[in-house]
Amino acid sequence: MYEVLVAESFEAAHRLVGDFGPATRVHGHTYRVEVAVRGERLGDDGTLYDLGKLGENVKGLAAELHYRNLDEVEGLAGKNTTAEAVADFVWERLAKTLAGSGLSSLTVRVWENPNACAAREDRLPG
Ligand SMILES: Nc1nc2c(c(=O)[nH]1)N=C([C@H](O)[C@H](O)COP(=O)(O)OP(=O)(O)OP(=O)(O)O)CN2
Ligand SMILES: [Zn+2]
Repeated sequence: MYEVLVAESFEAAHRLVGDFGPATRVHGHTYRVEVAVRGERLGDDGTLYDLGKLGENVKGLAAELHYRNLDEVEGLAGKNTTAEAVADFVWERLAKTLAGSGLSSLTVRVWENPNACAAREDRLPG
């Protein structure tokens, strides 16, 4: 099994609903998004997937979220904007881009700060 991984950061605001103490008030994070794809076979060019192409896709998603209130972003609005929800948002968007690439799985890990993250790891559709 091979893996390639890229990462990007963005700044965003949000508030949580529930038993989250001060985090129920609007506050911000410097989010770091790590994206890893995995697969069994390398292409003829010796790569699993072009790091540059994956990096551009992740950079584009980070730019969409940069300096936004996540609670107002289409696709997140109406949800509790946990790191898990942000990981889902990024996962679903990238899975569409990666469909048919031959990759077997995609992991999106979202760090809210250097010590805490949530991740979604799932197989990519055929
Ligand atoms: N499973 C999850 N738990 C929590 C999430 C989350 O996304 N998934 N998010 C939060 C809040 O966003 C919160 O801002 C982070 O809170 P916490 O880690 O407790 O506090 P910080 O490290 O940001 O700041 P402190 O100064 O250390 O309180 C909570 N839980
Ligand atoms: Zn928060």
